[in-house]
Amino acid sequence: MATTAAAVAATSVVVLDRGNNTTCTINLHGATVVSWRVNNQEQLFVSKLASFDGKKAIRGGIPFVFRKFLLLPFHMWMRSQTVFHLPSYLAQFGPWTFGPQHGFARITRWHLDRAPERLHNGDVEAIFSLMDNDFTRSIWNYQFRITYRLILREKELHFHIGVYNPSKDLSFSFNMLLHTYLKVPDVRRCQITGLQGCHFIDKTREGAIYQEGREVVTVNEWTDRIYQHTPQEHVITNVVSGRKMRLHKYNFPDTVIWNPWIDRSREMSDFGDDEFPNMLCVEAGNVSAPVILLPGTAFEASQILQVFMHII
Ligand SMILES: O=P(O)(O)OC[C@H]1O[C@@H](O)[C@H](O)[C@@H](O)[C@@H]1O
Repeated sequence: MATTAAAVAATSVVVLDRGNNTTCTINLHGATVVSWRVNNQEQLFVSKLASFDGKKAIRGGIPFVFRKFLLLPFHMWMRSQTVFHLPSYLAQFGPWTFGPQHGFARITRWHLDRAPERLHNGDVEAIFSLMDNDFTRSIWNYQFRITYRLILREKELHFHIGVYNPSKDLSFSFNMLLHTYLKVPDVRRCQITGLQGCHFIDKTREGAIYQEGREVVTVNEWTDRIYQHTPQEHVITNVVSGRKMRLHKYNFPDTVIWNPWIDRSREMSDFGDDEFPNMLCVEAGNVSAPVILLPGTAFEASQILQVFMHII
């Protein structure tokens, strides 16, 4: 790979190129994956109105959501608990500053630790990191280090995340989410497997909790659900070119399904009014409960996206 860390410092974009028109582009702003092409076919949705000003979060691709502890308003969080008790992390960590929606990681410039490098099997790897700095500490006053390793394979994209707490005495808690925007020809024709029997918090119904009865979930209206304790795998049908996408996850117990539909689309300045049929967010994460990291310990999670090359 020709890209060097010095060359990247001058730009904001890192490209992993596996050949055969299979590429992955990461914008250092938020380490946002802004494109994943398999045999020249784009798999991710990015809004035509997305902002690339280096300030706002990029609307689309795969933003990295970290530290949005209160994704759930408190009343929703309470309902999501089977037994109510004051969470120990509230008592232990005291007050915090409410930060930007969905946390600071997606609006901070990440560092490129390892420029794209071809592995012996032809796959291409790059490693990014984010450490606490003046900006992050102004929102959340903890030391941390996040490592984000991406591997581009022939028909797969692998994400490996490590979060480390270097402090000698302070624990911290966080939420994390890979906010994946899949590009789809018509969201109404997509089916999502792996959710049957799971409880979900319905953010379109003030956080009411329901249990999913359907074997496959379809999206035909404004949808904003946090499915809890989901299995490691989901298959999404009718993505680009009528193919299937497999999402495999490890240490991400929740799956968020989101589509803003018509009215909510109009409320977003960086999302076209007519774009909602062409995207579906299937987001693996730790959302309904925070991860608590003790001093000197690390947390790991991963995700694999895989395109099935046969049409259903
Ligand atoms: O506008 P944002 O911050 O990118 O969030 C988009 C959506 O992201 C989803 O993950 C949330 O469940 C939704 O509630 C939210 O509206």
